[in-house]
Amino acid sequence: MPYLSLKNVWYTYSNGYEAVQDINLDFELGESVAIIGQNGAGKTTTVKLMNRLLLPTKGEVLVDGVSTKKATTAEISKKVGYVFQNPDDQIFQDTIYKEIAYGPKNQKLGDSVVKDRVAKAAEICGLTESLDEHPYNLPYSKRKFITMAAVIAMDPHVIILDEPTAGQDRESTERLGNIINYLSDQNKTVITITHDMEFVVREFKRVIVFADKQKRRDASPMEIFWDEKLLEFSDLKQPVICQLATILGYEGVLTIEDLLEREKYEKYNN
Ligand SMILES: Nc1ncnc2c1ncn2[C@@H]1O[C@H](COP(=O)(O)OP(=O)(O)OP(=O)(O)O)[C@@H](O)[C@H]1O
Repeated sequence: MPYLSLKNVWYTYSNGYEAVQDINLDFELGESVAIIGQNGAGKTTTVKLMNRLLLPTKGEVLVDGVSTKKATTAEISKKVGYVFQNPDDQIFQDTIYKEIAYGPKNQKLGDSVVKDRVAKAAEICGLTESLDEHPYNLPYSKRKFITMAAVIAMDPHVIILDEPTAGQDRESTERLGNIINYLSDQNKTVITITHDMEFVVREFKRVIVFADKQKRRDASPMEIFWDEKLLEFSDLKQPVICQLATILGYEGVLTIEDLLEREKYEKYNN
């Protein structure tokens, strides 16, 4: 049985706007999955349905076999953690330590466990030296890591990252990749919304495409980024390396290594 399932899920906001239609998705423990799609396609609405920030208007979301309609937010947040798109929607404590410790403390864990959780989460997120600082002493891009650490410290099975790559430099994007790998090694399910297609190719084996309120495809990066019709329909761009391969007359290329291999092959055979 999948750990997290969305079954024929629809969601309409209170102003009557229908944001997602008939979403079906299954996630196993240990999977890392990217969700991509244009602004307004329904990605954030969908992930908020996964941790009970929203309840489906129609259909059902099952976490560990239990419908989010039958569980409390506290029960679900132990299992599914959501890192907000905007860290300032999440941060509310006056030191980074307190911000990260809040979740584990709320779970009534002992002091030493809380300390260990904070230390580990801070280390992974590059915050060890900043624990006594006020969160707003760090720039926006770094505040995103504070909110990630706060969710990681709660040790949920599923961690949702909503646009963690937005505004991050190369070093921080690499750190993000390391965080995702670390979480996968811990058998966590990581679901990441991103607009960075290069990041998707580097870090994920499964990609879900949203367009116009619906899931349009759920497949490998190779299948997604060489599906011209899908990309056009969803208003998405191929990663730069695929665009370069197209100019050179190749298909089925995703990485620089693929491209070099293809070039070598062509030279050898001509
Ligand atoms: N609270 C709300 N009330 C009414 N409509 C909303 C609300 N929140 C989002 N919407 C609308 O629902 C649609 C889907 O929004 P959603 O944030 O899920 O899209 P998204 O794919 O995550 O986009 P982005 O990449 O811009 O974050 C958008 O048209 C948005 O304006």
